[in-house]
Amino acid sequence: MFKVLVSDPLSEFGIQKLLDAEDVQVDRKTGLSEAELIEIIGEYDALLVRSQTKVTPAIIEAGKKLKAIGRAGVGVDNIDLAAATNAGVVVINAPDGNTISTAEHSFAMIMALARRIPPAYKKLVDGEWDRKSFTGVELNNKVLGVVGLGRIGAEVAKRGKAFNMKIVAFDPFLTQERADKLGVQFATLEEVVTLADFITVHTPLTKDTKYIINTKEFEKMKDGVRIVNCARGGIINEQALIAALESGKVAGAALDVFEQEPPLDNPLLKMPQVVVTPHLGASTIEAQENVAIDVSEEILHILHDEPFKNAVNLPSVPANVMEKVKPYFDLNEKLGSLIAQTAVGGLKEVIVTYSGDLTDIDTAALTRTTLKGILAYHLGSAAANYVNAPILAKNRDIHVTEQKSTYSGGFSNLVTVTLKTSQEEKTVSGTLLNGYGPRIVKIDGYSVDLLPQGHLLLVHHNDRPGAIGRVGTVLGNNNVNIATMQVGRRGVGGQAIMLLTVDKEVSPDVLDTLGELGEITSVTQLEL
Ligand SMILES: NC(=O)c1ccc[n+]([C@@H]2O[C@H](COP(=O)([O-])OP(=O)(O)OC[C@H]3O[C@@H](n4cnc5c(N)ncnc54)[C@H](O)[C@@H]3O)[C@@H](O)[C@H]2O)c1
Ligand SMILES: O=C(O)CC[C@@H](O)C(=O)O
Repeated sequence: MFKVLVSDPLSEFGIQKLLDAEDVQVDRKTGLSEAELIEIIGEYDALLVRSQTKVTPAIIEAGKKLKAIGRAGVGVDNIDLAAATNAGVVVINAPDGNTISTAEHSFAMIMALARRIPPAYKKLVDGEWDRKSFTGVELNNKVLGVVGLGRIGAEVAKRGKAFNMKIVAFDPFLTQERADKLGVQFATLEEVVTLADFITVHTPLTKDTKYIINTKEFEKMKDGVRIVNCARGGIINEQALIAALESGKVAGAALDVFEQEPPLDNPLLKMPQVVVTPHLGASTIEAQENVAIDVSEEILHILHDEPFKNAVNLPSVPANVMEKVKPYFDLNEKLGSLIAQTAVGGLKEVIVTYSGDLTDIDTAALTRTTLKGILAYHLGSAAANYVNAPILAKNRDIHVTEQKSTYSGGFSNLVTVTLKTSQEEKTVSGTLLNGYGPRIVKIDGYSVDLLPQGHLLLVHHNDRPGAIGRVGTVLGNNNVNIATMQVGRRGVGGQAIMLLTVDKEVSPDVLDTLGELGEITSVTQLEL
């Protein structure tokens, strides 16, 4: 039974799939302190949050069983991604579900700002009929500057166009083609800030976007410009904004997000030309259902070891690439595990070579899986996984190289893994046989045809009469049944290997006995 903790209020309808899953127990405990979370997180396989729970390194460290953290929303700034990645915990978000709601909220803010609705409302409900103080401005023919033309920015731009606004947008990843498609002017940040009557920001908060709107940018703006932030506090420098509002350079600002949330003692809350909402962009019934559905489905996929998308701390693999590489995951992991089990010494370098059908495909996901196979053998599968394998390797100075080769040994595809350790260099190769699954085809230069599963014995010996029989006799005498056996040799009388598939694990005593037999040079038990 998997246990999932939901630590922020999420839509009940949205998490229904999790509640209905027979192998999942869902506990909803909201408003917990960090200490309370640390105390209980150890029993959970997954944690589901919105934005209130701050998922700190200490919580992640205490989450010994934690496989996934799901964020019902876009921004993952409340989750310590580095700590999650180091701990091998997948972080997923729900990037699409609240786009429309947040775009609509941003537009509501633009309109509230243009027509000064909040202060006019306040005065009227306080008993004053004041029609002079709240003259607004039209949106018609005005320039809307959009900083960050991603999902939400693009939807805001569309709404601006419906109001006959001219849209100028800055986004370093924007292409002229996409700008043309959206009917927006492809601009620099400088152009956006100098041309716009309204500026709305829709970027994530990163080291590049922190304070991207600052005193220097305010100075370049038109007098009477209006500013909107429904993305993240800190994209606009609040101190600079306050100064620009006080000087009259900025006529008004609409803020859904703040550098400090909740924004206690923030002078912006007291300024009549500022419209504020308490981080409500995604707070609609629809958005909350969407994000909770998306994140619940993903958590179920992760718990059930099924493919999932929207991982924030994993490189994304495009669907067409995933379709091609997916059948090889098992082969690559088994090759990694096999080579780790045969090699002696400290790990120094891993080289994964792809050929045949794999030459023209992006195989990075497969190399990561190979690394997982190697490291999980050494560190345990709880410590090393697909998420943290590259960082674990980097932290241990294990150099990883991926290469393509035209040599495929007659196979339609071939994966060769070379592992260099402080003591030796080992190489194994495998292929995916169409319709038959993965096969190991070469170990230490010996050609083999091995189904990589179950208990195996790899015996190195000298090619002398009786060596094979003696091994069979020892195993038989110890009630170990041999299911398959292959032999390979370098030349008559030279070095040779036996590869035996056995029906059960062989005890250390029996392994020692085998190792002491004449002509046997090494015996390695493998489990795949
Ligand atoms: N207020 C809310 O409740 C709420 C709800 C949802 C999302 N958000 C926030 O809105 C923001 C946008 O979300 P989204 O779903 O549109 O994300 P997105 O990833 O689709 O779009 C972000 C865009 O910002 C661009 N960008 C990145 N760095 C930039 C830079 N230096 N300058 C200009 N553009 C840059 C990216 O290229 C991308 O196109 C995020 O910060 C998200 O956390 C807030
Ligand atoms: O959970 C929320 O309401 C905030 C969501 C929003 O900030 C996001 O980044 O998705």
